[in-house]
Amino acid sequence: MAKAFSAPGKALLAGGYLVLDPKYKAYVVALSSRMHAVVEHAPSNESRVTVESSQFNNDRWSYKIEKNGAGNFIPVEANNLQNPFIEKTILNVFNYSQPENGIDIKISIYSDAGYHSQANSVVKKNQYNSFNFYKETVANVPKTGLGSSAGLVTVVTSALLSCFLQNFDLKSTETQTCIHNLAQVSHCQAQGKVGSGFDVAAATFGSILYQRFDPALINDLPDVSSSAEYKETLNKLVSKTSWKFSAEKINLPKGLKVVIGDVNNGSETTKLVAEVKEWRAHNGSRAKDVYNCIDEGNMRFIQGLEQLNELAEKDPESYTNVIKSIDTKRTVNPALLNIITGVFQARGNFRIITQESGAQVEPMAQKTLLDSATELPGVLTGMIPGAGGYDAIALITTADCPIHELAKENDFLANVTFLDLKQESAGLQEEDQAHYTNLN
Ligand SMILES: Nc1ncnc2c1ncn2[C@@H]1O[C@H](COP(=O)(O)OP(=O)(O)O)[C@@H](O)[C@H]1O
Ligand SMILES: C[C@@](O)(CCOP(=O)(O)OP(=O)(O)O)CC(=O)O
Repeated sequence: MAKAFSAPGKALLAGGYLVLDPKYKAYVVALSSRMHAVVEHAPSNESRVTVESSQFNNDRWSYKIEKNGAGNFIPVEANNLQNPFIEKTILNVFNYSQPENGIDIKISIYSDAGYHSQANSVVKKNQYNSFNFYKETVANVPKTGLGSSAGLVTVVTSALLSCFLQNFDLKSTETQTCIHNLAQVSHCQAQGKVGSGFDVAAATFGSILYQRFDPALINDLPDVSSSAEYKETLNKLVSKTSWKFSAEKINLPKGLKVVIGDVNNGSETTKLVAEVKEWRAHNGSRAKDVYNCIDEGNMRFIQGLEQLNELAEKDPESYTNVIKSIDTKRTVNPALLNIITGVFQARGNFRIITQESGAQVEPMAQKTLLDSATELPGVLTGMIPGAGGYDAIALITTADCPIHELAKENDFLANVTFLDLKQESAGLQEEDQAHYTNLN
């Protein structure tokens, strides 16, 4: 019987760069663009995993699972096609599960529209889902930055584990932790670096306040190509080690929404991160002060959001008026002021980093764009999400702020494409496998 899973995309609204250090918290919203995997399996003489992503010119990767000299499971693609995210996910789930018998697994991937530019695509849909189909392989379609690879690794990890684990139960903390830990390992190996992991955490747990795990957990794994210890160490790491990360559930306050505006697809996160790290390493105490000022701003922003959530609960009538006051641009509500001034403080300090490090985290063009956008009625605040750069802006607006209309009326928004997304609290979830058939 086939099973299906989906996981959300993300935007990091507060905590970019700081989240690489376990001492700082990040505010991560999960978004309604989801990655999906439908899986079925059957016994077989030898083990194979075929992954199909039909939306992208019928992309298909077919792996035979072999054992190497060290006794570890290694997926080998039949036509030498590369998809490191899929390959590392298969490698780790097999070495974790260590199946004794052969198994033939077939996975179909579907991704919602928000992850990629929709140019040059056609929509195919059924009663439940609607997906964009392209004439290009996935790596050639421009991305919007919602974390397609993290979503992919998380749903494929779930799909594969569901074939092996007797007590697989997405609702149990044990299963969720197992999926999260394995997905972090695979995602880092595929990227060739240990990032903060906020994207995989959001794909698994949904909207969260996130503090990272110690990167040594993953860096210290032995080499799968030569070490007979790999399987054992991976098992201990995934199921018997406390990762000491934190992923506390959060929700944007009622009556507010997050709006992601795609500006450009040019900035390279890896390069920006390297430049900021270099600046931090050479500017000891100054960098510490700047980071702490950003953190102070972030914490005020988060506190403001919490205060709004509390007011919504305690006094819904006053709350409605507070949300309405966003339209006037003259609010004096302390929660709203915490949000506005907190973001302002973080942004100002990111511009210091931009100036001193040369990393274009909040470049002048983005500053001007955000300054103008946050003046619009119904817009509470705005920031450069994630690593920043020229890629995108994020705005927090009232739920009924007509952002598409405002974009038509204001020339400074001419180059911004607002994505049709909303904040979502749910992380990884099981879906009905029948919802992916008869797309046309
Ligand atoms: N729908 C999909 N089907 C198959 N592979 C995908 C899909 N979406 C993303 N990927 C994989 O993830 C890669 C993009 O990952 P990455 O560069 O980290 O971008 P992102 O920031 O969106 O995660 C693609 O080149 C491909 O290997
Ligand atoms: C700088 C960072 O803290 C945030 C980067 O966030 P993005 O959302 O820009 O990430 P990508 O999906 O990899 O492009 C690095 C990190 O946390 O790993």
